Amino acid sequence: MSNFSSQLRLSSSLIKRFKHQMATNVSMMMMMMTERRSFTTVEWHRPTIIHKRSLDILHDPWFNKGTAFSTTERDRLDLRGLLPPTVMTAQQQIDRFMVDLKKLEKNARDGPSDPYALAKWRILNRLHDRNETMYYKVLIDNIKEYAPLVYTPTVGLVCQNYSSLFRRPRGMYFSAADRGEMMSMVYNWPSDQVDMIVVTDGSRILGLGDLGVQGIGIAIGKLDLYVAAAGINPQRVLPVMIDVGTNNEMLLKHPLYLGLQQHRLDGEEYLSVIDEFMEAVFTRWPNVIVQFEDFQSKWAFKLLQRYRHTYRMFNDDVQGTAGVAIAGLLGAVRAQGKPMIDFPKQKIVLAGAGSAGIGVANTACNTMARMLGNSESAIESARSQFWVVDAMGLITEDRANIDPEVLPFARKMKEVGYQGLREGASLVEVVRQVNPDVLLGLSAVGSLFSKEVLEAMKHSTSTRPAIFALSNPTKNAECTPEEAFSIVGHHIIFASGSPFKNVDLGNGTVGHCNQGNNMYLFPGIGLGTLLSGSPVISDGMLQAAAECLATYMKEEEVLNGIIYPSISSIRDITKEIAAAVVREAIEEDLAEGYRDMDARDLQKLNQDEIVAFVKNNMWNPDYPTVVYKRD
Ligand SMILES: NC(=O)C1=CN([C@@H]2O[C@H](COP(=O)(O)OP(=O)(O)OC[C@H]3O[C@@H](n4cnc5c(N)ncnc54)[C@H](O)[C@@H]3O)[C@@H](O)[C@H]2O)C=CC1
Ligand SMILES: CC(=O)C(=O)O
Ligand SMILES: [Mg+2]
Repeated sequence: MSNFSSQLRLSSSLIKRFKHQMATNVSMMMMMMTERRSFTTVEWHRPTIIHKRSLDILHDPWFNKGTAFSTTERDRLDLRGLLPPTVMTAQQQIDRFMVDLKKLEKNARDGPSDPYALAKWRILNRLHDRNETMYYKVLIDNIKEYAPLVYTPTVGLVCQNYSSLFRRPRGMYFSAADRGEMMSMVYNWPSDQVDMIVVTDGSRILGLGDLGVQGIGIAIGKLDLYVAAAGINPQRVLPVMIDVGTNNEMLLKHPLYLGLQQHRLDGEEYLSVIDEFMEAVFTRWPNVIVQFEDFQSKWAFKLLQRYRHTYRMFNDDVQGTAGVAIAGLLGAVRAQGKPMIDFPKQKIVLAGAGSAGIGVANTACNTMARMLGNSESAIESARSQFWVVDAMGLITEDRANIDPEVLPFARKMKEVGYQGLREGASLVEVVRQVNPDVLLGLSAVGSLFSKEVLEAMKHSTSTRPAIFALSNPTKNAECTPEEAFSIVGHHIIFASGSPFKNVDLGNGTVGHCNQGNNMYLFPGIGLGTLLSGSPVISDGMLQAAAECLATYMKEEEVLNGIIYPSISSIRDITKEIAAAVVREAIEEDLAEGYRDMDARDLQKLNQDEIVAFVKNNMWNPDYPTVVYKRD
């Protein structure tokens, strides 16, 4: 025993001596290294050992480097695709932060407008980063106040400033540099179930043009509405940015831009990136629904045709906007005290022949044609109710290089001559000659409905002319409600894409400003498709959604000029629209069921039971009970 304890003492003194020796050696080595360092520029850093990968690292403020993670680190740590593609230096990160901070400080002195909205957005965004349940509870309970922050108009400002606002990643980035990698990188997303993806390539964000990678803000904003309005579980939504470059010269030159600093891919190269993305997401999540958002018209129609018969997808700007516009146009007919079946008599001047404008023209024309019996002559007659004006004026058959989607709406030269018009006639000329019932703007040009144009609308043949200034965000609206009510008259029906306040017309009367925005449809289209289990989104399902919105408003509201519901009731209207979509999918024999509710169970549900089924499957922002369980 004593022998053992003396051995122990000996060994402990040996260990002490060894430790001392080691400490001396290490300090000598350190001194040598420090000296050596003063002669060389080599820095030695011990690596930080971490036991996490992927989003867990980005969400851990101790280890997160954000955009400064190098390409090799991104590969080693499963971060590829979880950050915008450009690797920034630490100094660039600080520069971005300072630009943003200084701008806020400067602008705050100039009055409460954009910077005030951005400051509020930031506060909400930080809450979104910290606690999703609370964030969505705040959003749902105050949707009227906060939708304009998370959605249009502030989301436009957020996208414009995204490279300086970016702090924590949200969603995924698939870039042209990821070609060949998408099928594996899609597994970097931590959730095994994704119900809704909103994807953009940033090429036409609202009416703000090409914002490149910064367009991810619109996908995030749309998905906020999916959660708030449709009750899609926030853990099952995925905003996606496909960065194929940008043609925005300002961003291409900007040192702090977070996206690929190259011109946009085009043609087959572009298509191959989008194809690869679609294959990757549908391989990992076969039941996901993909909403295409804010793709420039050039690709919006082509991609819709390419994918709509094989994937669960739709284009919100083409199809969602069309449904909302139809509901509004039918409301404008009802507001005149006429039955909806009178719709084919409406003369419509449409300013804007892009994805939104032509989407509306097609659907409105099909609705008219159906009401007229769907024959060849019905289609011809329906088309003749539209005058489409773009940046080059009235579109006629004489137009050179006309897009195939626009061609059906080109006015015949014979008619044009008879109406005192010509190829390229200006908007004001067209309104003066046509005296339309409806003037609809999807041009992205703020103040396009000038005093002259609105003066001309005074001669509309309608008892309640409709003026729809649907471009977003607020600054791009074709006119304000004040301008429309004061110039055209108090009897008009007015709608805008972004929210405006109602107008006080004096003597206790109010000029109602409706918000004509696809937000009233897309959440219900997505939810209805999800719950029906339909493998595609058919024209009939979209039509059912639009009809549901059109009939949601009561007669007395419509006669008072209120043609869209208040955003406060968006959860209720979304539930009804989703139920209409489910019903239509069942009728078209497309419904394959959802979870325990298989196709045959769905077939047995009556109207009320479908609504209850939808309601029961909407996520609510209530804290769940959390229980810890060891691996
Ligand atoms: N309220 C809503 O729910 C929605 C609104 N929008 C808005 O619609 C606008 C257009 O969107 P897209 O069609 O996708 O854009 P786009 O860029 O594809 O089309 C714009 C069209 O406006 C035309 N245009 C330009 N200047 C004009 C002028 N001076 N007079 C007449 N036409 C003119 C262009 O030639 C083009 O045909 C955007 O501001 C967008 O925010 C889009 C979707 C939904
Ligand atoms: C509302 C919308 O989708 C847009 O302005 O593009
Ligand atoms: Mg859009």
